[in-house]
Amino acid sequence: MYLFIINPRSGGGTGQRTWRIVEKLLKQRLISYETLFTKDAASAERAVLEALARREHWEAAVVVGGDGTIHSVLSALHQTGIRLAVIPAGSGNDTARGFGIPLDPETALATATGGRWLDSDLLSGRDGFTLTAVASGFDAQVAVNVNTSRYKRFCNAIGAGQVAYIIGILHTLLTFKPCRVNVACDGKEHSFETAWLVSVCNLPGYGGGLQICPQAEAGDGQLDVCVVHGCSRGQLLRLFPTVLKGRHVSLPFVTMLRGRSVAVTFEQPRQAIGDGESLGLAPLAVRCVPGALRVLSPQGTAAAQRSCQASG
Ligand SMILES: Nc1ncnc2c1ncn2[C@@H]1O[C@H](COP(=O)(O)OP(=O)(O)OP(=O)(O)O)[C@@H](O)[C@H]1O
Repeated sequence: MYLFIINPRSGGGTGQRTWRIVEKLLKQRLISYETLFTKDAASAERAVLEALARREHWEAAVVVGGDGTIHSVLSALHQTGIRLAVIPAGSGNDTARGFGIPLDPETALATATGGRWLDSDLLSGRDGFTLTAVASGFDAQVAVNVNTSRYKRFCNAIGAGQVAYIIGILHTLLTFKPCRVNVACDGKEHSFETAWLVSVCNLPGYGGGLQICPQAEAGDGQLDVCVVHGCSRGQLLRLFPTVLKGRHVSLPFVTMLRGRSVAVTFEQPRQAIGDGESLGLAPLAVRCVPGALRVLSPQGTAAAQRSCQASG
């Protein structure tokens, strides 16, 4: 039995459309499932725990939604040990990209029911768990500005959601000022005078495919950190295209770190986001919880594949 957790609003309505496709496929293929339509992030954890408690064995909890919807159920899945599967229906879908889960609903469903998984680490902090990355500074401010803007609604209404982020980057560039930050990585202190952003990653990318920490691996028991500091506004703007392929890591104003626990303290109040959702203001203290969540993925390990074959 699969529990489908559906956020119809994700991706500006893609959740609802994707669910219609998936429901048809489930019926055609005689796959047993139950559904849970979640209303908001605040009530999702409890609703998922209640739904999971109704049955002893679940094959997986399958989220039809984006990164924010997945974020809202991480604690429930960690507590119960139920595997996470994803049918991508958000705007960014960085969780799906990071685990190699196809963006097309039919192939994603094949992955959800295919039985290959990998044990992923989670980031644990003051506000609970995050799966992809905790970002603070400039890019978190872009996300906050876009989400509270009038232009986002307008861009979504005309089907140009990505344009809202381009406007958001330009708008934030005009107003944001870099400041001093201290980054403690496994207790070792690093200080940067004029820092734009600090990203702590479990998966390589966020923001719809930006490879901010291209070396990050979900199950390596480590967090990868990217600090952008000491550059001009023009250099920051020119950095964005290089992040698409992860080529920014060799630039002189980019420092990459790695560790199991990371604390980030800015001199000025700075926004933070986890899986694209607001975490309020930094400071941040996050640690890696190794192997905390099973994720159904075509990248599943050989051990997981063998164990599936043995049980199937
Ligand atoms: N479990 C949930 N059920 C309903 N609404 C939720 C849930 N979790 C979060 N939300 C709200 O729905 C919004 C959109 O969901 P989600 O983040 O999944 O999609 P998206 O923002 O379109 O895509 P992505 O995060 O992949 O860019 C979130 O920003 C949040 O406000």
